[in-house]
Amino acid sequence: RKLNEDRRVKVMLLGDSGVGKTCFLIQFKDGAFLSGTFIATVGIDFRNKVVTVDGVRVKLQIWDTAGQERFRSVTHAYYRDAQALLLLYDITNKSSFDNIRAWLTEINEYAQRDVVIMLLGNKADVSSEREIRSEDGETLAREYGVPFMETSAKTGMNVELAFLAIANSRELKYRARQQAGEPSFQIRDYVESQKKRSSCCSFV
Ligand SMILES: Nc1nc2c(ncn2[C@@H]2O[C@H](COP(=O)(O)OP(=O)(O)OP(=O)(O)O)[C@@H](O)[C@H]2O)c(=O)[nH]1
Repeated sequence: RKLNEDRRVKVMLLGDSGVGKTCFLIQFKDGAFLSGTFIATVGIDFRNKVVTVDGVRVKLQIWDTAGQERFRSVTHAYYRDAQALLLLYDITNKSSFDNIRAWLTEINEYAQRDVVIMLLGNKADVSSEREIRSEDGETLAREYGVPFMETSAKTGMNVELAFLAIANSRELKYRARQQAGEPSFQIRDYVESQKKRSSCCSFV
């Protein structure tokens, strides 16, 4: 396998309207934060960014979805292609946190079975209006067996880290290797080859 061979990962940003998905993506892509104006995403939008992990270029194709209910049927169609999901809530908005379970139910229904999920508590810079404690995010994440971080699309805290964690994830690396056609360990083939080598017919 060539050292700088590309790997592609489709990542989707999910969560209620206003939790900061678009800002999160802009912060990662351009290192900028546009404060004040809130322009709700209509339908779906995407941007690419290449990161390097262990000398391998990983092309992240990031889909920014609309959090508003009326666009759900549009975004459902894209779940199937996503290999990773960043699921955001807003630490200053309790209902966005309470809705995480509903989001996970949707994910369970529409996404690939082996999709990589990370839970993110965004707007961690606004500590004065915090409604959800960091421990509550951790507890929920543990319940579903997904990693968790608090982030800020405004200051950039943990934004790059979240995407790098996805690009680095062992599950996705393993799948990329398999897709590249590297032989994987097949227990059945192994047993068959051992049978052939053995002169004794009682090999189990
Ligand atoms: N203080 C602070 N404000 C944020 C942060 N992230 C987003 N915002 C603000 O929250 C509002 C909503 O941000 P968006 O990124 O547009 O939200 P969204 O999740 O993409 O919303 P939809 O497109 O409707 O799904 C904007 O006014 C942002 O300026 C953050 O980390 N900290």
